[in-house]
Amino acid sequence: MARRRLDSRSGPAGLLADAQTPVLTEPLDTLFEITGELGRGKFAVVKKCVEKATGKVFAAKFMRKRRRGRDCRAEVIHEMAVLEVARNNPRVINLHMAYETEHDVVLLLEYAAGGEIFDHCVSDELMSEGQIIRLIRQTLEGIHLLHQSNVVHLDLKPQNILLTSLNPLGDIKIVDFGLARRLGSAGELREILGTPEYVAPEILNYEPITTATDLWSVGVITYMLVTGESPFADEDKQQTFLNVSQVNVDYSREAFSRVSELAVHFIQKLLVKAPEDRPSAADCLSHPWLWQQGSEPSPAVPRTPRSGGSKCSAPPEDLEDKENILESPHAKRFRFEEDLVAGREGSL
Ligand SMILES: Nc1ncnc2c1ncn2[C@@H]1O[C@H](COP(=O)(O)OP(=O)(O)OP(=O)(O)O)[C@@H](O)[C@H]1O
Repeated sequence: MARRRLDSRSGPAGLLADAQTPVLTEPLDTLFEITGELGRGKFAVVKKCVEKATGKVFAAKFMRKRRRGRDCRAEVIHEMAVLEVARNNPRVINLHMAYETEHDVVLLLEYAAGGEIFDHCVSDELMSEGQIIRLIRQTLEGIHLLHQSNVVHLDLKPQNILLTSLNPLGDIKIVDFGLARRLGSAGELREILGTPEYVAPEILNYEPITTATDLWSVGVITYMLVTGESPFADEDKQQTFLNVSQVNVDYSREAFSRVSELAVHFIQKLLVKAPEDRPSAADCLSHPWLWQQGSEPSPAVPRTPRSGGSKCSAPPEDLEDKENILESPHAKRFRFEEDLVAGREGSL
């Protein structure tokens, strides 16, 4: 079996240059049968495939090695390397192996059978608040672990949060690490651009990118799941960018009629122009909206058990989960309770 390791020595700031996953060069179709297309992006097609020997289903991401006439192997290697960094993160899709063909590198990924949470943002029947809470909590857990490894995703949107199953509604898996970057390795990051309606104000303003950029995206995703609307999308790109830079958001009662006041408060904390004023992922996990009675419990993410009190009114088993995830030395507790009192005195 032919194996090689992909590495590249150069690349823009924040790109990882060395992936450990062996890359097989024999034809993919000797071992796998391609059974259909799952999705496509600008430079990749994702296909469903079945391992002939085991019947196991995978998602094969075919990534072009040349894009716009340029050799882009460094970007492909980077995406593999980020998935390797996140290997123990249960909220990130798992990379099993890789193949190289004449034109593509093919990533054999864990298959997320439940599709994109985007489908639930545009459906006539939106998810219940309890279901949304569970999925946002899992998304934050995943982001928190990524941020602890100094990785920022930078392209979080409902199309990149998948579900392990649809019926019953499974757990989330974060995909598409093409724009992800490692912070602090090579100076400041500034100039990465994502999709207009999901882009954060600091990206539009060429200001430094930090972990807070991903938290903006969590605000957008939550808004979309709750209301079925994209908060900044408008008739054209210019108007969309203007809405983002002015943080022009509709918080009307009609838009939020089906959810609690706490949901609005949670989103308002995240859709804040100054990145330094946004709570971190760990802070967000303390927000009372995510622990209110009636929300669905998440299956536990493996963490070391720890006892201790908490400011939040969560069920005991969930409390333990949350306490452990807050162990990060960088976790700056956001005082949501005080803030909520102030919020209730004003109008949401
Ligand atoms: N592991 C997976 N299981 C099931 N479906 C998947 C999986 N990975 C990706 N998909 C589907 O394929 C789509 C495209 O995948 P992905 O976002 O990784 O490609 P991309 O080319 O990097 O996209 P973009 O150009 O938008 O950045 C996803 O939105 C999803 O619908």
